[in-house]
Amino acid sequence: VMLLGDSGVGKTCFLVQFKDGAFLPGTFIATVGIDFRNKVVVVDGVKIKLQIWDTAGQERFRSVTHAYYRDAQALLLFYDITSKISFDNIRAWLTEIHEYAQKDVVIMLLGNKVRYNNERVIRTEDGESLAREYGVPFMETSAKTGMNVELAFLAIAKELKQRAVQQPDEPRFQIQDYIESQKKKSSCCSFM
Ligand SMILES: Nc1nc2c(ncn2[C@@H]2O[C@H](COP(=O)(O)OP(=O)(O)OP(=O)(O)O)[C@@H](O)[C@H]2O)c(=O)[nH]1
Repeated sequence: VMLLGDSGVGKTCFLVQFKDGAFLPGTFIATVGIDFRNKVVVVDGVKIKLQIWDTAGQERFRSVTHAYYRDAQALLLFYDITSKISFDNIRAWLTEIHEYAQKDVVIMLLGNKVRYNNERVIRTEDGESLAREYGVPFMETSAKTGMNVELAFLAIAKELKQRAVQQPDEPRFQIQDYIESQKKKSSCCSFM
């Protein structure tokens, strides 16, 4: 799984939150090149090892990260809901993805930094409509609070597992439906 998106959208924090359950506020240290972490998740009783590649968003590292696209089975593409430019750049990221990644790669669009509501400049509907336009699943997340962080990786793991065991006559797994059902579950139980 590769994490992509502009510098500063929160990719490294998202991975640290998933791996260690922590958010370390403070100075922003941009990723140099590329880095990876492994984490095992359990989907329907099956263990799946995710190898997650955290890329540098800065333009000067693009040639390094392009080399890794081809081997990726899934891409988490991030923008920051407080940054219009990071949202506008999503189209350019998708063009790069179509150029360098495998055709059947799983792509998920994520709008990160949700709790920054005062500073929000990209509405949820804008993210949803861009995702619909490109036919990719979408959700908003927070690497700070952990909102939807695990769900993003679980949905990816479930999609990859389903693809591996899919029978031709079976209905296809719908990743966006899964996301919506899991979001409902967590909101219904969060105050219990
Ligand atoms: N409030 C808030 N801040 C966040 C969140 N995620 C990341 N940040 C902050 O955003 C800044 C950038 O986060 P990083 O995770 O380093 O960004 P990145 O996308 O990995 O950046 P590059 O490595 O340059 O590509 C840091 O100062 C984080 O503290 C979030 O969900 N909420």
